[in-house]
Amino acid sequence: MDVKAAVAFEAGKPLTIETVHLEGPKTGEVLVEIKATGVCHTDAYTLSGKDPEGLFPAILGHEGAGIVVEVGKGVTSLKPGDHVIPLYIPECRQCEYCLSLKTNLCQAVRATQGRGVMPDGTSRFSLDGQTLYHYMGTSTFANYTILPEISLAKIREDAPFDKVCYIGCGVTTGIGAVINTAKVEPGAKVVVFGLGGIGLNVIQGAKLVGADMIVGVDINPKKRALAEKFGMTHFVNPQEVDGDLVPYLVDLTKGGADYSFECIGNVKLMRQALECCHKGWGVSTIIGVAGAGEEISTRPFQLVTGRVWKGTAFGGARGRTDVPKIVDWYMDGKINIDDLITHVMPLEKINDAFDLMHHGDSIRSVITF
Ligand SMILES: NC(=O)C1=CN([C@@H]2O[C@H](COP(=O)(O)OP(=O)(O)OC[C@H]3O[C@@H](n4cnc5c(N)ncnc54)[C@H](O)[C@@H]3O)[C@@H](O)[C@H]2O)C=CC1
Ligand SMILES: N[C@@H](CCC(=O)N[C@@H](CSC=O)C(=O)NCC(=O)O)C(=O)O
Ligand SMILES: [Zn+2]
Ligand SMILES: [Zn+2]
Repeated sequence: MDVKAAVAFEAGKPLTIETVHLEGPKTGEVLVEIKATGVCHTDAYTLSGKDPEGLFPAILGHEGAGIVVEVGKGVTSLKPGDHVIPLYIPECRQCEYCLSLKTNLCQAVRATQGRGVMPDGTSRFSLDGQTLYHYMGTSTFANYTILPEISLAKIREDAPFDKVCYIGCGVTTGIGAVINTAKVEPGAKVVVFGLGGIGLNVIQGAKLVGADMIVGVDINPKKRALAEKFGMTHFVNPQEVDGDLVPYLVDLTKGGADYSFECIGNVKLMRQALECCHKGWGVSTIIGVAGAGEEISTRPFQLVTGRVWKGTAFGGARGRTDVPKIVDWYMDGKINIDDLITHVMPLEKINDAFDLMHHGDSIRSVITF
């Protein structure tokens, strides 16, 4: 079938709207009509050329929501008409990783997903006979896409696509990092580096679990008001701090953060996030994705003296199990998504979403089809 897609032909170039060919679902696959998709910084990261797994030409996008149109042979858990959220980390419930119950990093399709193809090693997308790669197993910058059955979370039908698509990455990553990965407890002092689409959800999660002090660190003062609305108690602009940021944060938190989160993807800030943690117990969680070849460093003494460095992908969430619950939280008014969606636009305007992000003028832009 013909579908409308924003194609990334080359790193560093704007996306182009094209009519591309999409083959039907094969065994174990599902055809989904995408109704809405968020634009996450990770899409910009891959488009920039900094992603070692970045492939071109590709159809990016990984924060979608839509409706099942057709299922391939052997698909049993979904049927046409089901409402779904695509998962860039699937949940097969059978692999060693799923069965370990120690991680959400299901590996059932990870190898082929990283090579931009479906589990059988081929792509469903093409343009004039040229293969277009899938991205993160989701490719939600198209009005129809194909996914493995295990990469879809079935959600309730009354949930609005243009809001819950954000649960496909940013909401779940931020709130999940707090609850599943760091396991922040009531009364904690939390420092959040980066008040964008992920960091504000970390703040939302920290408030939800009852943190006492939530410090937000960002160089963009425009992020302050919304962060305060979501529960930030103190704002720090590193450009206005006299001297080093780390001792400043340690003083502010009276000894260091119980928990810190890096939500930017900057290895220097990852170090600061670790080092502003409390001696003996502070836990720093890396969420931001750093470019190819970049490395983190600190004095080992930081770890010897009890600080812990962690990382999280998709907030540690097991998608098929946890995503429907987070949709319920939204529908029950327990979490706020609406205020974080600052821009809504059609696919034709998708490059504006990247511009808004790069200029620090949006939290989340959502594309509706
Ligand atoms: N681990 C995971 O599963 C996930 C990771 N990510 C990653 O999380 C990061 C954040 O993503 P978004 O929130 O969507 O990005 P965003 O662009 O919305 O937010 C980034 C924020 O960092 C701030 N910032 C930039 N440089 C700074 C500096 N030097 N000091 C202080 N603040 C600074 C910006 O002003 C902005 O508010 C990205 O690296 C993204 O790839 C995103 C989703 C899932
Ligand atoms: N491809 C990159 C790594 C990108 C990355 O870390 N992705 C996160 C999700 S970011 C979402 O917005 C993730 O889930 N990682 C786990 C995984 O298995 O990819 C690289 O190679 O550095
Ligand atoms: Zn994302
Ligand atoms: Zn698995």
